[in-house]
Amino acid sequence: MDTKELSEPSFAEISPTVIVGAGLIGASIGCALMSRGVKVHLRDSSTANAQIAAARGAGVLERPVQDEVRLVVVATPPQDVSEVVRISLKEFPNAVVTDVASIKKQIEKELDGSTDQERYIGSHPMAGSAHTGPLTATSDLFEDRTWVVTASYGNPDWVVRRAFMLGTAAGARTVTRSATEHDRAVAEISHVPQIMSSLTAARLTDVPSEDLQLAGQGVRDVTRIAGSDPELWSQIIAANTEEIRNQLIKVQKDLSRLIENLDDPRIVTDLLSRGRQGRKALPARAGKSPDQLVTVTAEIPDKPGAMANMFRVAEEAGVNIEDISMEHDVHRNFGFLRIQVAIEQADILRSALRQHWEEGRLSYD
Ligand SMILES: NC(=O)c1ccc[n+]([C@@H]2O[C@H](COP(=O)([O-])OP(=O)(O)OC[C@H]3O[C@@H](n4cnc5c(N)ncnc54)[C@H](O)[C@@H]3O)[C@@H](O)[C@H]2O)c1
Ligand SMILES: O=C(O)C(=O)C[C@]1(C(=O)O)C=C[C@@H](O)C=C1
Repeated sequence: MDTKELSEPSFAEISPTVIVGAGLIGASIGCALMSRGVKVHLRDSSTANAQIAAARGAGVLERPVQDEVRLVVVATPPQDVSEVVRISLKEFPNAVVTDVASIKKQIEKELDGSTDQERYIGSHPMAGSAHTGPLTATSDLFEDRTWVVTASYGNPDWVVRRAFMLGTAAGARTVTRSATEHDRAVAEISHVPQIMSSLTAARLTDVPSEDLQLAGQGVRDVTRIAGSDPELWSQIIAANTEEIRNQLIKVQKDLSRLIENLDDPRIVTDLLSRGRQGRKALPARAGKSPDQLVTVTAEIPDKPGAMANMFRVAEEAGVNIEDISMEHDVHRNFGFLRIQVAIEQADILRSALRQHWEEGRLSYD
């Protein structure tokens, strides 16, 4: 994809941008910025990932002119972030340097005292998936999602403005939090849910395969994010242990009460009711609530390029994929790709797939 004309003059202030780490998040940010006319230069310690990201329209591989770079986005795993930020502050003297890591306090601490630290500002887009790498990167990953900016070190206004502009150019709703507020909140709404999903899925490793055959959608919904990268998540958890432990102790209390009172329907109902209340308390994703989405399920043969073909059919039909998940058929070399799209786009996707998807069966919600 070529860089388009800058659709909003203000985005010129973050063009060119350098993205270091062209995996799922870095490449998705690249695609979003490029689609809004921001010139993006990609870097990755994996040449293959950088090339795939560039081929998906996330940016170019040429080196930028150092002094011209206005923004650097560090999208590496958390463990590498502070070192890459430090190198970037030095290499690009006129740039704001931000990162997108899922934790903020530890990175602030690691960077404390660094030269030019006032040009560093933390970010965290609250969108992602259980997949890693640039293959499933999309320009609309952050559309209508929340983007947290954690201003620190007395960041001057121009630094804060560029960080906000990045979130806006990615299509997100940008908010500010201190690193402490951020890390507490993500322990509650992201890190503990990930651990609970992994705990549930981990139990399944002991379940006999004839019992697994009976699994319906419930267990699949609860364990979707258990498919996430253990290495990435162990780094996230290691950097937020205090907040996560506080939350897990509360879970432990609920669990102990439940185990001790499993024969008392009042206690069981109380927990289930609180669960329902908590679920209802979640704000719907801005713009789209789950009941405005439709799921199309397609059989995908286990062969190179099959998934890419499916995405191409959707892209050529102009359909925005809101979410995807993959299940494998344990008996055949097939997977089931569940694609969520907005209700108003469902018919367009159905008819495009009917015409162009010959590799497997389709079913609809
Ligand atoms: N996955 C999510 O749902 C999600 C959501 C929001 C934020 N994040 C954060 O985004 C960051 C990236 O996560 P991801 O899911 O895109 O992971 P990813 O594995 O898809 O991408 C990371 C990329 O960084 C590259 N890399 C690693 N070390 C590097 C280095 N030192 N220099 C240059 N490149 C390097 C890897 O080769 C890879 O391409 C993490 O800090 C994570 O906490 C993830
Ligand atoms: O949607 C998903 O798959 C995610 O897990 C995304 C999610 C989250 O919402 O918890 C995961 C980690 C990130 O730091 C931000 C977003």
